Amino acid sequence: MIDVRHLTKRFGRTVAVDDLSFRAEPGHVTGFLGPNGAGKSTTMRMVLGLDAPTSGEALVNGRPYTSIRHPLREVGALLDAGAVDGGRSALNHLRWLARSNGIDARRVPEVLERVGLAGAARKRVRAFSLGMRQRLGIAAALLGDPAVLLFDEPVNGLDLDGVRWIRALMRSLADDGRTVLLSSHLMSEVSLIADRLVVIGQGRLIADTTLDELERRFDQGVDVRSPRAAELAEALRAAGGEVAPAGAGGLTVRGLEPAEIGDLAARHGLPVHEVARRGASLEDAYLRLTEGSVEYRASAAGAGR
Ligand SMILES: Nc1ncnc2c1ncn2[C@@H]1O[C@H](COP(=O)(O)OP(=O)(O)OP(=O)(O)O)[C@@H](O)[C@H]1O
Repeated sequence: MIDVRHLTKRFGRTVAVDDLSFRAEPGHVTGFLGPNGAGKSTTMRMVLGLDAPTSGEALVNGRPYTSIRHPLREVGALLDAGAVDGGRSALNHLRWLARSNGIDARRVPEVLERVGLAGAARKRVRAFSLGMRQRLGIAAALLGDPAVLLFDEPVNGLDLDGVRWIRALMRSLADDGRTVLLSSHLMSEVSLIADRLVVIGQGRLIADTTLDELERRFDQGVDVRSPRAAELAEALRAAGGEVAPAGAGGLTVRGLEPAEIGDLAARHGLPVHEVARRGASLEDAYLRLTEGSVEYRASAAGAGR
């Protein structure tokens, strides 16, 4: 469990994280979403004791990271995959990490196997591709078999195979009952893996929700077309739908699912030519949520105007 309580971080006049509270619970992948500069990395760094909060606290399993005796056994993190001494082999890097955290050295070959680096264990990290470095970073995160894992933009720079592999890994870690916090600035990425969402903008909490709930909140309704639209509208209203006319033969329906609408029309013997959910994607919902909290937004006022 990660418990962030009224967390605030100032860098001079910049408020990177602003009175932020949320929880990431075991058994879930919690997506931590926000535009560039929203404060995701700073929050994760505070959870990991790498930055000190200006005020508030970030707890891992009820304690601040800095008071955990063998942190790697409780929390694993992938922050910056580049931060490894390139002169070392993957094997030596992990052995050193294991030793300094009181972890059995037998875990090292196990995690190398799990991340697909067993064959490159003796290679110097300097010779690793970005994808291999990323895998090594994940091996380090898994080394202590921790119950809590943080991944900061883990798919950056990976090829499709690597991206799929990381997604499946995060899912399986959560399915094992672990707490997984995944940061990203892309809803498209997070929506594939996460079940819960924490959205921030300019350091502040914008939404703490589930994917389903977000979809419902930004529900744009269902487009329905029928040559007997007036009768259908009446039947839909009687079934609890909110119905608005939309051009000749068209209706926009809220509060009923497409399948319910189709079934209802069939029961009344009314022909239906179209039933389609309107395209409010999660991406649209995310854009609307974070409107006004982005540091830089491409401006329509281009050069020469
Ligand atoms: N060490 C620092 N010194 C000064 N300002 C900082 C520092 N670290 C972060 N910031 C500022 O704090 C704000 C939040 O940055 P942070 O890196 O946490 O955002 P982010 O959501 O992780 O964004 P990105 O996805 O671009 O990394 C930004 O305005 C950033 O410029």
